[in-house]
Amino acid sequence: MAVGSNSGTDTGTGTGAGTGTDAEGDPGIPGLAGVPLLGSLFDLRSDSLGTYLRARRQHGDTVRITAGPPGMRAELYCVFSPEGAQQVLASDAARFRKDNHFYQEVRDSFGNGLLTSQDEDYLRQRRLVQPLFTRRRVDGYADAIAAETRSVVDSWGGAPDGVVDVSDEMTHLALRAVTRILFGTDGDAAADVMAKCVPVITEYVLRRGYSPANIPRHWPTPGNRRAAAAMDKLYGVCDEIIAERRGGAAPSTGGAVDEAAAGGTGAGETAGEAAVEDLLTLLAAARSSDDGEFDASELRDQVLIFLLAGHETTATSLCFALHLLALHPEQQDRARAEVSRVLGDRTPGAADLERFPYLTQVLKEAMRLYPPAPVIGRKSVAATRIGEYTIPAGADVIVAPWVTHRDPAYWPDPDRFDPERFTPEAEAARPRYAWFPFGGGPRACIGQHFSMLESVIALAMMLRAYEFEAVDTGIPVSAGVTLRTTGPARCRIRRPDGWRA
Ligand code: HEM
Repeated sequence: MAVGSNSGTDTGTGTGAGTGTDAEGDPGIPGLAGVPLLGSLFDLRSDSLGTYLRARRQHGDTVRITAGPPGMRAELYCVFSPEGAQQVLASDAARFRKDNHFYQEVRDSFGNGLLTSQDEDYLRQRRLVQPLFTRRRVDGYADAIAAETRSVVDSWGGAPDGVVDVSDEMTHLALRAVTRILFGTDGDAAADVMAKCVPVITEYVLRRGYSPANIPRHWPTPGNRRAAAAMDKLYGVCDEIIAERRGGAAPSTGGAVDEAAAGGTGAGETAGEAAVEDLLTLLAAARSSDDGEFDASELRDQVLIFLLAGHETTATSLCFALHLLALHPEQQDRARAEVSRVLGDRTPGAADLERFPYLTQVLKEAMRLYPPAPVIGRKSVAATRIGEYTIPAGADVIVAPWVTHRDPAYWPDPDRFDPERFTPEAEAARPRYAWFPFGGGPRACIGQHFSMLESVIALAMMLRAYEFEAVDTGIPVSAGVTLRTTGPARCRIRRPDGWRA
């Protein structure tokens, strides 16, 4: 995640056009033409994703974009090839750190949790958290996900004119699912506060992340005060739940799992059928002799990061999967036929994930066209050769699923929705990083399996209950902290022929 950057200090007076001239950098790196003095500042502000696509089209796989007035100028090095993305995220990951301005803003608002931390802090956190995300452990959340999906689908019976905005609905569903997983049944009360506060804070992070200069957070401006109030509320509700949890019994997620079969390593394991513990209970109980345990404020940081990373991302992926199917009735019928064949009338569970190859292809294709993390930012700590160019030390660097996922060399007719691109044979024929919505390397998404489980279960249940026809044929998007829709994504829904409750 973490888009954009604004921490450059170039003092040049050029337009940013032509070739780069950074003394430490490679003079050959092509630069995107911008306007005199401000470079591409306005283009990035008004349409950063379009600007990156144009940069790739005009200049190829490595492009330098400048933005901002002299003295406050940011320089952004864009790396678009799959091989380059692999180097930045995986093989040379130690040279590309989360020290960029954007990640600092996320850290200042959402804390030093698994997404934002680095070095020893990060390694300790990952060792403590990783066992909570084993496949079997995550599979235990399937029942809770199905219950949340059912309540959303049931509410559609009263949709005015039979129209639902799947963008709003999926945001609601994903928030409910992640709060249920994090807090168990306590999440119900917290979800409203989250729904109100998280967007205010992400908006604030975004505005500061893109701005060439920011006033200090503690100055009492209206923007600072609004964000501080939202943070207070959000932190407050998390702290309350954490304090209650540490002082007493924990509610379950409402799901059930055979813990012995699940082979979990966390606290509170019992043999046989047992309620599934929520993530907060497991985080609070996570400990090892070397790493100790999380204290209350560290627990809050983890919880906030999971809320941020696990909410809008899955919502976006589900929203676009539904929207694209609503635009493509043939693929929708095929997906629904798979659901009927696999499920009949029963509720989907974790074991069904492998039984939905076509639904999985649909989700992957939706994430190709609309990657929830469209751009991933880093700061380089050493000059690094990528392809034919050298990225200088101290540079703001981005890799961009949004652009690489549309590279015609790997994706013929890239704007066409075609789940066939993700058959096992087609996937095997492409470089690993031609598609990387979950990032990669040591900082790859820890929630990938959880997200796929949630998406497949939810999509299966929604497709079985309703047919979707797109009312809005195009949905405008912009790069927020994650990809977000900037208009409605309405679908007309109706019960499929032969539907049974
Ligand atoms: C479609 C859904 C999702 C997408 C596309 C997605 C994407 C990503 C990406 C691209 C990264 C890497 C960021 C970077 O390298 O700077 C990441 C990291 C992370 N994601 Fe996700 N994510 C999704 C769902 C989730 C969910 C559901 C959770 C939690 C339940 C989650 C938790 C995290 C965490 C904690 C990290 C940091 C991991 C680390 O650095 O060790 N994500 N995600």
